[in-house]
Order: sequence, then C-alpha cells, then structure tokens
Amino acid sequence: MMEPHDFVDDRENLAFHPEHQGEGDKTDLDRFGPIIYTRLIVKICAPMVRYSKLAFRTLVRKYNCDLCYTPMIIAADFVRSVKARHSEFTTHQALSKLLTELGPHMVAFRQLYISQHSPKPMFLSCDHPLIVQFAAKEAQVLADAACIISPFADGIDINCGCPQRHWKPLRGWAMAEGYGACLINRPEAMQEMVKQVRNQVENPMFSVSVKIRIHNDLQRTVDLCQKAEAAGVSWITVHGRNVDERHQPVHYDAIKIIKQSVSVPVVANGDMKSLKDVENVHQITRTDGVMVARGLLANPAMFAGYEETPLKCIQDWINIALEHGTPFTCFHHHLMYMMERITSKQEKKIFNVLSSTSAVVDYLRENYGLQ
Ligand SMILES: Cc1cc2nc3c(=O)[nH]c(=O)nc-3n(C[C@H](O)[C@H](O)[C@H](O)COP(=O)(O)O)c2cc1C
Repeated sequence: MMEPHDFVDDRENLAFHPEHQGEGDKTDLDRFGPIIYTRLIVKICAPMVRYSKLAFRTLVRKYNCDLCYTPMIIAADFVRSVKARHSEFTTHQALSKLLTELGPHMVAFRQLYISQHSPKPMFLSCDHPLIVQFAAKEAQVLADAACIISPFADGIDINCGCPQRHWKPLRGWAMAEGYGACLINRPEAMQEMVKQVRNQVENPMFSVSVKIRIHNDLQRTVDLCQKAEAAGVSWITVHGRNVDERHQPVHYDAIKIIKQSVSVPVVANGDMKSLKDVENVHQITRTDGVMVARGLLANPAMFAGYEETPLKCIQDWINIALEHGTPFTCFHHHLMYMMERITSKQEKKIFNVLSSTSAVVDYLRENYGLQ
C-alpha cells in the first residue's frame, strides 16, 4: 500500500539528506548520477480519458512507472449505474466482476470482501498501486464513489484541473458546471469533498489527492493548496498552467513555490517527454513526484530511460493488449502514438489507416519482426 510518507522516506535517504546540502555548486544530479537520481522521484502515469486503462497501466508499470491513475470517471454515474461502473473501471478481471455486482448492499459486501482478503487484497498482485480519478461536484456523491472503489484501489484523486472546454465531448457544457477546474475557485467545496471521503472510507491508508491547475494570481493557488492540506489531502498534483493555457510553457517556478508552501507531497505535471526532462523539472521544482501524460503515450518506456519507444515495448503492448482483449481502436491509437517518432511519413500513411487488429499484427510482423 502506498503511503504519502513513502515519498518523504526517499528524500531523507538520499538527495535531501542534510549531509548533502551545501556541497559547493554540485547539483543532486552531479552527486548521484541520473539513474540513482531519478529513482528518488515518484514517477506517475497521469489520468488520461480513453488511454490510462488497465492494459496501458500494465505496460507502463513494466517500465519503471511507480504509480498509475485511471482515466477520470464521473462519480455520479459511477454511483448510479452498474453499467457505468463496469465500462468505466477495469482492474484485475475477477475484481471487476465483483465490482459490477456491488449493489445496494455494498457496505456489507465491502466489509465481507475486506475481511476475506485481508491482509493482502488480490489487486495488490497486479494493478497496484492505483489511484482512481473522479470528477464530482457533490461531496456525498464523491464519498459514495470512494467507498465503492476503496477495496479495489489505493486511493482516489479529485479532478480539479480539467478546463471546461475539455468536458464537452463527455457531458456537454451544461453538465460541466461545477466540475473540474471550477473547483480551484471553490476551495471550500474541495475541502468538503476531501473531508467527506476521509470520514467515510474506513481504510485510513486510503489516499485522497487532488489534481489542480494554477491561477493567474499564484497566491490564490497557494491558499487553495494550504486549504487542501488542512482538509487532509494526501498529496497535490499541479499541472503548471492556468485554465486558459494550452501550449504555453509550463510555470515550473509556480510549482516550486507551491511545493515550498505546503508540507504534503507535491507532484509536478506538464511537458515532460524524457527522463532528462524529469530530472530538469525536479531540479527546478524539488517536488516529490512527477506525473506524465503525453510523454508516456509517445513512449511508455520513458521512465526506464529510453529516448524513444523500444521495439521490445511495442511487442509488450501487443502481448498485453491482446491478452486483455483491448478494443481495436484503443489498441491502434496507442500504437500510433508509440510509433509516431520511429515511423516515416510514408509508413504512417499505411499504418494509420489499418482497420483491424489482425491487419495491424500482420503489418508489425512483416515490417518489424514483431510477433
Ligand atoms: C488524452 C488525454 C486525456 C486526459 N485525460 C485527463 C483526465 O482524465 N483527467 C485529468 O485530470 N487530466 C487529463 N488529462 C490531462 C493530463 O493528465 C495532464 O495534466 C496534461 O496532459 C499535461 O501533462 P503532459 O504534458 O504530461 O501531457 C488528459 C490529457 C490527455 C493528453
């Protein structure tokens, strides 16, 4: 089970040990070298709608990813509908089935489940550690969702960073009100959510984190983070852009200030495409972890130090995806991302229009010797 202080232990053992402070101009990178250095940083696969599903999580975990998030799930749908639970959340197969069956007697069931599998729940052996990200606007609904999911995951994260325009394909504009990045302007609502989950999930080790964007006025973000900490949040992930920024440079300096303003662990997010980027961002921000989305889509092996997706990783994706029965579109999209940097324009023209799993597998066998 991952605990918030797991982040801190590493710091004490190595880079942040007082003995290592003040050694002239040496950076931690100079002192420990890149491989040891990046072992100190918790490396996280970001929540990604449509992409950070079980099969992809299994892949990145093979390549030094320490912690994975599910795609964002709308808490109200999850609580209301068995169908939504089944389609939105997949973890180890047997557990998914149990989750589907959770009905009105879920509390009793959950207790039974925990007592039967104590001390080591089944999910520990496969899709772990796992954070389930929810979008919610009512604290009680979020707490209900957290109670349902708690036997199957290590914690929940509250999406407080999704700009409104990103909701359109999901639920339409009207539904967007009150969700996502709105919460950075409603610190009390966010606090209430954190507290309700803390009060209602029985497992004290279950984490409750938030993922935010920054404000134009950074002091407001600092206040928000301090309020989140006071409410009992386990850690805070900061995408260093404001809600209107898309491709502008990430404000790593802002993340650094936030890190200095709270005691809970902080995770930096935004524009890291290689392990070198991870190191550089860490040198600037000194956060406890880094979270990566698009960099991992392009190269799921990036946390293991690969500059571009190795063929071995593509082979692993084929094996894992086929084993999980990944739908064709998802299987193919991931391959298009992974092979973007290693295929020519001409190859893309052929590969990107393939229309079945067998056609893709045949293509990769004939052109790359993959099985
Ligand atoms: C395809 C895709 C799906 C995303 N889905 C989510 C999501 O479900 N929840 C969330 O908080 N952020 C989501 N994001 C935002 C990322 O988690 C991340 O904050 C953002 O992409 C910046 O990180 P990056 O530069 O490493 O990509 C998504 C991003 C992408 C590219």
